[in-house]
Amino acid sequence: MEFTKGHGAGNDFVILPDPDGALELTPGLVAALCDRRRGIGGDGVLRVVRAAKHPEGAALAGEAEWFMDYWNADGSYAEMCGNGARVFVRYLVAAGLADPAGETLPVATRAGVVRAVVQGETIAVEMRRPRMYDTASAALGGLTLAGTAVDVGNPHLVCSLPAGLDLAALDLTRAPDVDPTVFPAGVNVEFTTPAEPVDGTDGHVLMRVYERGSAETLACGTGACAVGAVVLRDAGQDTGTVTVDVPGGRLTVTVTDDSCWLAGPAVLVATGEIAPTALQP
Ligand SMILES: N[C@@H](CCC[C@H](N)C(=O)O)C(=O)O
Repeated sequence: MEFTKGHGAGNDFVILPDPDGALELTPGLVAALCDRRRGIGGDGVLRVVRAAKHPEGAALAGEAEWFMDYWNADGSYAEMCGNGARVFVRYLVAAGLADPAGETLPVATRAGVVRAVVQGETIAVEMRRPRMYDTASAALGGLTLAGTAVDVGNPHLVCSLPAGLDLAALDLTRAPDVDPTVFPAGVNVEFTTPAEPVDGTDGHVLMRVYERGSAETLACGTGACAVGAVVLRDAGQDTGTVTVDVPGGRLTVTVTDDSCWLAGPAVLVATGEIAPTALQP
């Protein structure tokens, strides 16, 4: 089985080319591939399949040639992955499966069609506008933090830390506790604090994230979009640009009247062959 390994700001993926949808991808195989000791290692898997050849992509096949079949490291799948979409497009272009010269490159996902623009080392992807729909809290390490529930195609809870709490000191080795009635399908939880030293722009924050299905990751693109929307709301703005620094690098989020752009690095680092029989469940 061929694979490519790539990442977007340290959010890393095992990419599986499967144009005709012939691969039997199971939760066990995904988890084994993402195992950092016994497999390739990754926060998730991106299967590259023609939209027409995938049951969930077929309805979008007229609008996009390729479907991003995204799976979390634990073998669950998610509706959307912002960094995954950017890395997916990097792969399509590198493999000669898509032309970056076009105005925007459509990609089908479980959350609908997103559109990407390749700008050298940066790939920007246009997703739906984040929708803030509730308030909730996250409990971890004896702390209870208030947050905003945000839908970016997948679910997020954005908790802005009260003054005096150190983002770096949060224990994200286990999942924060959240109210399952607010998040029946689980949730990605983002923690933010203003960037220091204050650099003169309001829209600049630091973020850490505990991802549903993948644990703490170095970056989460949809999470950055959720954070961007909350930062703008708190500044009394509907639209604008927010810089989100994550442990793996920098993401830029631009919220417009009807969409949200996520921009940042997208890198392919290796290509190889896996012997699936050698992967341990
Ligand atoms: N890292 C991703 C989000 C991946 C999906 C997430 N873990 C979920 O289950 O919703 C991103 O860059 O958006």
